[in-house]
Amino acid sequence: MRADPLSAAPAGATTAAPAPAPGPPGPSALSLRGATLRYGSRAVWSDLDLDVAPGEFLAVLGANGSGKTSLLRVLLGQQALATGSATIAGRPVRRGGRGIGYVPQQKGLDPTTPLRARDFVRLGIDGHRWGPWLPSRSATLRVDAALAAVGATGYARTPVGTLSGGEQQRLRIAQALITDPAVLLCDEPLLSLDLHHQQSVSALIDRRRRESGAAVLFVTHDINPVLPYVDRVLYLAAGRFRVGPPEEVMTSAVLSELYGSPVEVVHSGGRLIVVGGAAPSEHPHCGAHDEGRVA
Ligand SMILES: Nc1ncnc2c1ncn2[C@@H]1O[C@H](COP(=O)(O)OP(=O)(O)OP(=O)(O)O)[C@@H](O)[C@H]1O
Repeated sequence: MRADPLSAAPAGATTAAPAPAPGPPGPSALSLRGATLRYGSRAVWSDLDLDVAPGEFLAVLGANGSGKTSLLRVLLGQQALATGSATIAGRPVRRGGRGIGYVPQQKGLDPTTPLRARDFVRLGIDGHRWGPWLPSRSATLRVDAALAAVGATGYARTPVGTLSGGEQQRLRIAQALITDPAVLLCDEPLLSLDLHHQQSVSALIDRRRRESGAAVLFVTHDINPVLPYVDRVLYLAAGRFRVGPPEEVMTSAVLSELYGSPVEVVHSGGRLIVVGGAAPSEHPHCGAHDEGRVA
């Protein structure tokens, strides 16, 4: 983000990860160095330095249009940086790189999609290969386990396009997790899920990152369902950013400074509610403040 006092503070927060979930200290699972993203002449964010450790859970928060999805696209090798570098496990990102699980922002699947739920999940194993799948007992078992983990066994043979948004979303999560990725990129993965499945999917992602050491980048407008699991927050606003533990970043003072306008972070019943804060310039399509947003 812009080189300003906010983007530099708290000291060391953008370069040194705090104690992550269990896992040996070592090289970062992913890194950004001096990263600037532009669309045309507009810098969405600039000079971002970020290291995410294996097993760390990083929540990515910010108003609409602040560049959260674009950050994931950079890490997927789908969007070039204007300056700086992005690496996964020490190697420059590239499109189609292995070792990354991705839960995209939800779009309904076409009702005529000719895939059963279990076929859709299996695409996570060999969807990148051309030609028919070879019969594989181990792949079948992995698909069964992935379906069970997200509570989707009951509709394993149902055509995906006929499933509800929440049922499809659970399949996307199963597909992303099936290869035990080293980095898991999730773009608002809890959208459309009921409370029970928000909790079970969040707990599943937390368990997997602890067991396998996967680094998790979790884009969300609502930090509350994952608050118990989050190690650090990357908060994007008005082209600037702040990185640190939730208790350091999610405060009225920090977010007011970041947005450049009054923001109140209310603690209510163990939840965080952010009131105000989205500058009109961040909402090119609606120009409204984001009152009552949970973050
Ligand atoms: N390919 C593109 N070309 C030009 N502008 C783009 C492109 N993709 C995204 N943008 C713009 O960049 C900004 C950041 O978009 P992005 O989707 O990353 O935001 P976001 O934080 O994920 O938003 P939301 O919370 O609404 O999902 C937006 O203003 C968007 O219109």
